[in-house]
Amino acid sequence: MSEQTKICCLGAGYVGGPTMAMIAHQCPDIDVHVVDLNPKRIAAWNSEELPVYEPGLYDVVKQARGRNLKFTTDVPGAIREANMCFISVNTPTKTFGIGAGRAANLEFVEKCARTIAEYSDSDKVVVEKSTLPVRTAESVQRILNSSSSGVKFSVLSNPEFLAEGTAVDDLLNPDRILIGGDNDVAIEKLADVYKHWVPDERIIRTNLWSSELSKLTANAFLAQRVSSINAISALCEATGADVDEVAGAIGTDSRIGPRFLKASVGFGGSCFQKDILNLVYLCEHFGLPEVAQYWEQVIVMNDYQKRRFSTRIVKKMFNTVSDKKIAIWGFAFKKDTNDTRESAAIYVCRDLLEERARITIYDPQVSLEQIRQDLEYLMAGPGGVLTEAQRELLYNNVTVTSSAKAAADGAHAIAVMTEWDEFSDQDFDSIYQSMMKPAFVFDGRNVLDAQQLSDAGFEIESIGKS
Ligand SMILES: NC(=O)C1=CN([C@@H]2O[C@H](COP(=O)(O)OP(=O)(O)OC[C@H]3O[C@@H](n4cnc5c(N)ncnc54)[C@H](O)[C@@H]3O)[C@@H](O)[C@H]2O)C=CC1
Ligand SMILES: O=C(O)[C@H]1O[C@H](OP(=O)(O)OP(=O)(O)OC[C@H]2O[C@@H](n3ccc(=O)[nH]c3=O)[C@H](O)[C@@H]2O)[C@H](O)[C@@H](O)[C@@H]1O
Repeated sequence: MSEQTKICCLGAGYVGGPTMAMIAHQCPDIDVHVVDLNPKRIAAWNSEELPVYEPGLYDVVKQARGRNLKFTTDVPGAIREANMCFISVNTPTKTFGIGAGRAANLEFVEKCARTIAEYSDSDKVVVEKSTLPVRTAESVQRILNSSSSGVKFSVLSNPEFLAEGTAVDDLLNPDRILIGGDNDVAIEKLADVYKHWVPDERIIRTNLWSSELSKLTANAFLAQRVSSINAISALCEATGADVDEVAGAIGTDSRIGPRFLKASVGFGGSCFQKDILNLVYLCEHFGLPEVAQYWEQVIVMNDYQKRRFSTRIVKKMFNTVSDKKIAIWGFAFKKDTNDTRESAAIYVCRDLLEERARITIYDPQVSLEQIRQDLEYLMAGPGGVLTEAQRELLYNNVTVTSSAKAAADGAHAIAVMTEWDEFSDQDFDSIYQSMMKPAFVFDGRNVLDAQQLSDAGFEIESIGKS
């Protein structure tokens, strides 16, 4: 009889936490230990206030935690007990040295491989869950093989495709599970875990490099759709076409499909930009500059869209927002998450602060500390140090409120940055009364009823509508 699978996952972040919670939830016979170097994160996973806000996640965690799901900082202990180790640590864009601003920083992944090698005293399947450049498995395998313990390691690639805000549904009902590897026994051992709830026909087996590259490619294609429709939104504004109507019309073509065609202030999130930059870097590395430039345009267009939005605010408000109060509705990079990484809101707030606006931010899930940290990081730039003037702007011109209405009170404009459901559900007559006139609304998500707002007296500007 084959040995019972016991899992250890290194990295208890947005992917490691929810993914392992779902495996433990669906596989009561498998022990799952999730470890992290950050004791605060582990403490939060063991509390009622999880570090990741995701609809439905708490119930999944609660049912498995204490049964077969454990969050711990005991890295050596969890590795020793396991026969399958997932690496689910962050792989941010490098900010220094060779490939700075493009290549993925693989420092944390390499450290995980070294830690697994150091503490393993029995054979293990090592699963890359993090998103990695193609051929990383080769380096991971070499590091593991350099251990003198005689332990055998089989490296698999098993990228994650969940989207934040819908992680529980995505994990419960994935379009596919992708497993790349060259050891069939190891591949089937991992497939058996997923087969507890995912039909076998949705489990795709490929070679290692196809699997690693498919993850980068999937994110590049998704981001490309958003940049494509955002490019068209600029043309719609110039011509009188309506981007939602255009998206609706082209989305009915079954070859194009309706999803991921929502024009917006620009995509955010920790991965789209990072993964495309990584793809661009790989193409350059392999001597394919035309391919690199092709994909880089997706990022160029996204930067343009964010900048275009803040410029439009300034232009429409009589070319100055200096000392004007602007309510920012939403700071997370999309609804139903507390994640702000690369959120378009950070860039737009930076631009408005540089124009000396006073901004009042409301987001139902993002804290004042997080907002300050994000703005400080972006405004300080590569040197990491704020000038005195920037510090003053951050501390005097940024306020965080506890409701959308409070943010709009006395404001000259509202800018919708995240599509939280509650924003379309406001008492706009009363909000209009409380604002300076003319009262502007810049809907960066096209979630508000433009006719209703216009009837209430607002000057409304939507994406891709003139
Ligand atoms: N956030 C998302 O929705 C998705 C992310 N991914 C990929 O998954 C990977 C992880 O992303 P996130 O979970 O968002 O990152 P994250 O930053 O939320 O979590 C990573 C965690 O790893 C921990 N860590 C770092 N080094 C460690 C070590 N040596 N031992 C133990 N723990 C360590 C960190 O303390 C952190 O808590 C990335 O490669 C990302 O591209 C893939 C699909 C979706
Ligand atoms: O590798 C990852 O991290 C993940 O990246 C994305 O997931 P995520 O970034 O969580 O969320 P998305 O729903 O993809 O949205 C990304 C950004 O694009 C924006 N977006 C998305 C769709 C759309 O039509 N328009 C649009 O502006 C969203 O508002 C958000 O800012 C992918 O959808 C996941 O499959 C992938 O696993």
